[in-house]
Amino acid sequence: MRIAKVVVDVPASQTNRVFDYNIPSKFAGSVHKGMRVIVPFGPRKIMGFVLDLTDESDFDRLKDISDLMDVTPVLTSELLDLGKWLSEQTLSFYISVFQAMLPQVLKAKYKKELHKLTSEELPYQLEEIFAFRDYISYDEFIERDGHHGNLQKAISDGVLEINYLVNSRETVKKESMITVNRESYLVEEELANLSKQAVKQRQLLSHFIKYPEPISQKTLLEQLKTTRASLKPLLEQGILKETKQEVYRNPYREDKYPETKALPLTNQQSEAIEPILSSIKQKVHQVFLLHGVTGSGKTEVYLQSIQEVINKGKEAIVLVPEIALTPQMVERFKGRFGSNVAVLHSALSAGEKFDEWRKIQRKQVKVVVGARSAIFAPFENVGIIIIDEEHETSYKQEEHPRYHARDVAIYRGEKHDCPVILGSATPTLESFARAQKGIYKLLTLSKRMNDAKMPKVNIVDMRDELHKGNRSMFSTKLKEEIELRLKKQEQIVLFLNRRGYSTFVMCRDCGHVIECPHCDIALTYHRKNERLKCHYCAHEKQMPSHCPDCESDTIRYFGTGTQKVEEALSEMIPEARVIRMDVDTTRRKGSHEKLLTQFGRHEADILLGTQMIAKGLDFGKVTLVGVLAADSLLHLPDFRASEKTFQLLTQVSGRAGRHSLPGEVVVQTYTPEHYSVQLASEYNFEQFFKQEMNMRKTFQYPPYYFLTLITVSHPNQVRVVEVTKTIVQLLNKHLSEQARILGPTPSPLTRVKDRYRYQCMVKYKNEPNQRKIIKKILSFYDAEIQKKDLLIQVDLQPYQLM
Ligand SMILES: Nc1ncnc2c1ncn2[C@@H]1O[C@H](COP(=O)(O)OP(=O)(O)OP(=O)(O)O)[C@@H](O)[C@H]1O
Ligand SMILES: [Zn+2]
Ligand SMILES: [Zn+2]
Repeated sequence: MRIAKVVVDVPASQTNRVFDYNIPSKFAGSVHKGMRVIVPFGPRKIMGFVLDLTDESDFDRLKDISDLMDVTPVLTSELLDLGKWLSEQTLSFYISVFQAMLPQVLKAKYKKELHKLTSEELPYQLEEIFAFRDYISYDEFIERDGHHGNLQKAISDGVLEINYLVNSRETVKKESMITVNRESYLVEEELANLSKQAVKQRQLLSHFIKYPEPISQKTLLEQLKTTRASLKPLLEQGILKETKQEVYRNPYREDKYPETKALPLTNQQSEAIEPILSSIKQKVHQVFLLHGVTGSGKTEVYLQSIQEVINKGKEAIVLVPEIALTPQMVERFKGRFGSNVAVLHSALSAGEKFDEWRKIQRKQVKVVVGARSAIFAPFENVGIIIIDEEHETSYKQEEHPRYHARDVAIYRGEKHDCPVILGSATPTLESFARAQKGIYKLLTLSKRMNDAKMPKVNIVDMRDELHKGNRSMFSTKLKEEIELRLKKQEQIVLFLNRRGYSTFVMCRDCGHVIECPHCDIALTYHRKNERLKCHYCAHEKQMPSHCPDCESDTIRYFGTGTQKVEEALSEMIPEARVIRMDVDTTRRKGSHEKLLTQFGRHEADILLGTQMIAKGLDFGKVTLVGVLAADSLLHLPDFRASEKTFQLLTQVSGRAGRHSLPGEVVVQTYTPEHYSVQLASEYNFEQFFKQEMNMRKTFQYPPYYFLTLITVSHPNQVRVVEVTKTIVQLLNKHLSEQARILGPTPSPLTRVKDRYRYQCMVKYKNEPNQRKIIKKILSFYDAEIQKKDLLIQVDLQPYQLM
């Protein structure tokens, strides 16, 4: 094959296709599908993916491929096909999709350099920056305030040119290895010749006489409690030799996880696993919805299904929501499958992620456990795909390409003729509706392990508390229950939705709320350094002492953040030992793990936290769960608000009474009559499903209707409204009569980072032409979009309606 079909790294409508490049003879036979190459494109050199090889081209005079970035393909041909499909599905550019499938470090970095083309001096202003060098980086030119006009003139005069370089950022970690470089009798001679004072060197040589095999320098120095200085003379004399060896950064060391064996399954578990195993054996694709209450042993069903897949010589992909990818979760997979497991977690460093990914690519592991993007694991013989907590919204990517991992899982499951398991105690309405229709096969685990009871849920009406004169954030009931658990030496989980939920600053005199000057949203108060921060654009400022509006000094922060709860807690029950887990206390790598280990060892009585403690935790001594403000999700401008509240309450309650001790839950709320609060407290998923489905039908939302959300943003408000109006008109004209087009309306977040945001929404049942129409609209605005002023976001499966 002489010609490569390449998708180039220019995300734009006109370049969203393959370009043909000639394979120069020096690369003949080395270019393969799925490899990254460097190609000339206009005046620059850029990265591209080889999609195909051919001998024919409709164009003559093709340019040559400049360089290869890979030795082996980074994308399998299945992933290339998946990418093409996904870019159609999500209306994303090919290049964005392929890049989303790869670890961050494989994204190319571009560098510009200015090269002198003359031996003469450059014009004064330029030579001042060049300082007689032949080339400088473009960044330096900008840093030194270089003038663009001068640059352009020099380029058109032919004395300068811009060169574009493509850099790879991937780094392979190398470790120093020390080896003996002499026959052993010679080493013994050297040892005999060494002076008595050279203690460390004597130890080093004795080590290698006893253990002649290569050893990592780090381990060697640690073992002998010495430093590089004592090693150096031996290296210089050539008695020892230093080599570099590629190693993986290994964030999850196998030896840390005790090995586990398959547990004898309960009757319910056996019934649930049977159809999965037969799908594996018969190699037929089927989607299973595993609806199992919290603590019913879903994970054991996953583990034993995976074992079957491994026995068949195949591979498994397991998706877990980011925040549930806790050390406990990793331990369960590593404990069962040891070094056969790769873990892909966003808390890993870019290098660690790259190494875990390479273990998958090199087929050195059989199982990957990871967050959303692990669905693109480059396995070629997939035998099962599992999505745990399938209701989690983090499976939907909220930037280009806007894909849902569930759709990708099902696509890959079909290609590999293997089962896909969606597991949850609170499945999404979409999935449960499909299971009822028989599109997915429903498997049910209705009982907890050892027949443990679901914890009793007490709903406390916080309005009553206020009337009784209790102004604190703890109801009398919750306070009593906490004290009781402390007395019995049991543990407590306290849950507060969202970090700094509504910790906004308000003037009590005039009601003025301090907002971000660039976004229409209240700033959040951070106590630690007395600062106000915007969570959308990172704008921050000092907490004012007086109201900027009325000068009153009664300006205060409102609402409850985890920090505030922690303070109130230590005032109320000073002897309680509290661990706080939120974004602030878990930012450092490994801190998440450390806090949970401490809690597991009962070094604290209370675990206080946000969303991140709602899932996956399995601690036997936890007998009380307190939900401080159940309403916080209920009032979001989102048609899924009730569903999310139901899910969250069920998940949090599920953390109590999981082993032998019985559990109890206290839910504090201002709307105790709301059906999602009521039904969650009864663990009545079926009734909730019925009721919520009725609502969705009445108000025409998924799963009865499909939604498309188009968000337009621009620094100029007039332009935003204009464009959104035009889009609505075009949609009205080209979509069918049945489609309902709502808008233009301002987005719930109307201004972010000084850009105005408007939206329109399409509700529809069947619009086969919709994608084509939207594509046309997008390419109509392409020029304006390329200038970066106008932004049009299309979400064909919106989860975030803000
Ligand atoms: N067959 C079994 N025999 C004995 N113990 C089991 C068995 N299956 C699971 N368990 C134990 O029961 C507990 C709960 O199981 P697991 O955590 O898998 O439930 P889950 O359904 O995944 O829960 P959640 O959805 O709340 O995370 C765990 O401690 C697990 O080790
Ligand atoms: Zn802001
Ligand atoms: Zn005021």
